[in-house]
Amino acid sequence: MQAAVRMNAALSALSENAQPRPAGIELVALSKHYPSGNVAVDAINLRIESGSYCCLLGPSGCGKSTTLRMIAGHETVSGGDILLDNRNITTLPAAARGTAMMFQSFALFPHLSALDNVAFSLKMKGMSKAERHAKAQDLLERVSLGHLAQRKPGELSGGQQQRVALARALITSPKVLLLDEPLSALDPFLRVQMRAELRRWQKELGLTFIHVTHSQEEAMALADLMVVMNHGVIEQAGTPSEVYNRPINEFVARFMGGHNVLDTAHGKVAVRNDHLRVLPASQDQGLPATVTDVEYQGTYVLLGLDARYTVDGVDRRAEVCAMLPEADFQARPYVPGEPVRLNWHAAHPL
Ligand SMILES: Nc1ncnc2c1ncn2[C@@H]1O[C@H](COP(=O)(O)OP(=O)(O)OP(=O)(O)O)[C@@H](O)[C@H]1O
Repeated sequence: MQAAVRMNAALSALSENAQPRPAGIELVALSKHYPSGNVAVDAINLRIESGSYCCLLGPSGCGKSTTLRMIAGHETVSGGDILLDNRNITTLPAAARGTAMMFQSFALFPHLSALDNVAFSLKMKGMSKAERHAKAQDLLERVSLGHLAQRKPGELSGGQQQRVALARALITSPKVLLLDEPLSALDPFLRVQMRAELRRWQKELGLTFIHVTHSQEEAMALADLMVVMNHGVIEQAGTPSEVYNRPINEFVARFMGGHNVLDTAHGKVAVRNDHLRVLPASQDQGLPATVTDVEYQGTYVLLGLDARYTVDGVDRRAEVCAMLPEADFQARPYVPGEPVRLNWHAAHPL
């Protein structure tokens, strides 16, 4: 508790004193083609508000890391522009952009102390030892790690290493912090804890964060702006609730999870798992289906179902999933093999 209070005070001090105003980022027809002919990013347009938390999300190979690396200046651009606060940074060297990168597994030097890790980029810039150590110590104090400055990364917990990585990224006073899968090296429990810290840091510092992840859950928990990518293009960008509740197409509905895509006489619709109603087969309304799987999840029970039905005389089949509150399931349990009917009280057209 005391550490949290210290951290809050430190972060306020950090945002007031050390950090420049956050910057908005704009990508204009940004593309990356590799010589092999591979199009990693295909003319994407995106506006990220100053001081917001943006998550780039998508399946493996969709182009999210390439996009982040182009913003960082670690990858050349094949076409289009990157603007930071309306300044074109497309061809600037990485160090001159006003961005800093925090990597997957933190990429800390194992043989250097936390202090020297944080001070490293200032050493590269030729700053004297006394001056860079003073700055690094100050930043470590501000993330509540001043007392561990002499420890090597191997002597720190995963969460402490993440704070060292944050301090190291912040020492160049960036306007935009770029995070490449920053939580993937942590175990699931710590990941959730550190996710909350990242969000708190971002709000306290008021910086623009752009965070690459392939976890829908992580993006939903963190993002002000969630950007779903696929095959080098942006499928949808919006707040987590916009994207979750109004997926723009079948890809987004399926990728976000928690939805069933069904063919109806009026076209394809997405129905949330918790909006699907399971009725006894004796009901003669709804889609006929068979229970294939019953999974107890604590507060709810997940039913796997095989629905077979006809639309305009054409046979259809869909494997769907229904989420039942535990009490409803206890009141009327279902078993695998049981025939049922399916109905829904809300559907989103695709
Ligand atoms: N140096 C390269 N040369 C050729 N193709 C590349 C190169 N680097 C990446 N690619 C290709 O570009 C596409 C996008 O890659 P990218 O790393 O941006 O995807 P990603 O969405 O971050 O995936 P992951 O989640 O697996 O990291 C992929 O098809 C990848 O194979």
